[in-house]
Amino acid sequence: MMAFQRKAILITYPVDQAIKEAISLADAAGYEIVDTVTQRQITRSRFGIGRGKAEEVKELVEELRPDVIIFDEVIKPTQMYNLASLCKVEIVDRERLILEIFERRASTTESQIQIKLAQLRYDMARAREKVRLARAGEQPGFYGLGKYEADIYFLDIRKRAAVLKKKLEKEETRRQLHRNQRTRAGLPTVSLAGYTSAGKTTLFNKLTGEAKATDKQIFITLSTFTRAIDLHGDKVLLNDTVGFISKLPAYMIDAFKSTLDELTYASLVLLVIDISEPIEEVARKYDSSLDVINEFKVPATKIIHVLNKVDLTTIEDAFDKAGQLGILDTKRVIPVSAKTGYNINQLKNLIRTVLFEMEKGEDAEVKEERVEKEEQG
Ligand SMILES: Nc1nc2c(ncn2[C@@H]2O[C@H](COP(=O)(O)OP(=O)(O)OP(=O)(O)O)[C@@H](O)[C@H]2O)c(=O)[nH]1
Ligand SMILES: [Mg+2]
Repeated sequence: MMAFQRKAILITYPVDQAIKEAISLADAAGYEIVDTVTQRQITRSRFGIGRGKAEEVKELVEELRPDVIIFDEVIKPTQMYNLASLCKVEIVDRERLILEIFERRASTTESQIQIKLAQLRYDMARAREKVRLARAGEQPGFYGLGKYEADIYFLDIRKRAAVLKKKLEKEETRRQLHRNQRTRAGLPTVSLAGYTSAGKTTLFNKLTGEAKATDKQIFITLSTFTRAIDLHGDKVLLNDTVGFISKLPAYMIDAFKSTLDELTYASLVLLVIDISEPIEEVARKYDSSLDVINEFKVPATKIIHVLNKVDLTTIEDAFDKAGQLGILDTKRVIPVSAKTGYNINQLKNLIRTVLFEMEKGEDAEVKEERVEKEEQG
């Protein structure tokens, strides 16, 4: 997939974390932020932001000619419509943005269907408002919808959702078979997981990029987000995932999980943590990451904690924070810098070691079982 970047002006809260996360989300959806406008509160005004701010945004649009305005919140369709009319440019709100990311990342038929369903739910929520406005005669022809057309539009969305749900059921059965085959193919799968902006893609590029430099043949692109890499002689499949995002609306959770489907058959999960952030942030993100991972029933023994961005802090600080998270007693913790390459080789070794121990563990289990059977028999 070629990175064709669209330009966007970002409207968000004047909080560093909010700005950082919004930029990272925009980036994942393929937008380059050309300017940021902050607003302390999303208001009930005509535009979702104050009149003055809206004028400011309008001027920026005229100057910078972005493709869209990203509104890092959920606003009412009328507000969206008003702001779009004022600035003469399309508005992408936070939910739409997240849906666009999922859409780009959906690699299986199932996740594609899940995402289409979520998109319909997004449209449905807005259709309700559109229909209400059309009925009340408040805004006849709003979004090009007359009174009767609105009913048809609404019905159409429901029909499409029903068709998709049927397709999804079929796909689930089919995939179950497929996954069994995939497990049998025998290559261990290592999945990167973690909060958005933790550095998964940077680490993915580092790990695959180095493999590429040493041997072109072993660098196989399976999809944009899965690659076979060589760990000093052992081949594994490495796959990047969509980052966990805070404030994910309930109706998107299925779509989100379907993009993380790889976690269910991962031999190993690299849980990437941005250890350079304040401990409260680190802890909050770590807890919500674990919640998600637990949903996929990944046992603790299959997790390597990658303390990333250690170049922005010290090794002592990284270990100190890991101690506070209560993960130091496992041996599967390693500070790295995906940016500078610090400890990347050690990480590869650790991946090999853990995979090897697991194999041995499984052999031991099989042996134990056999012994038990022999004793019984
Ligand atoms: N200083 C420093 N910055 C890093 C490191 N790793 C990643 N970054 C930066 O952190 C930001 C986010 O990195 P990504 O690799 O896109 O993060 P991600 O986890 O893939 O994020 P999502 O795809 O949104 O879930 C980028 O600006 C990176 O350059 C690191 O080791 N050190
Ligand atoms: Mg990424």
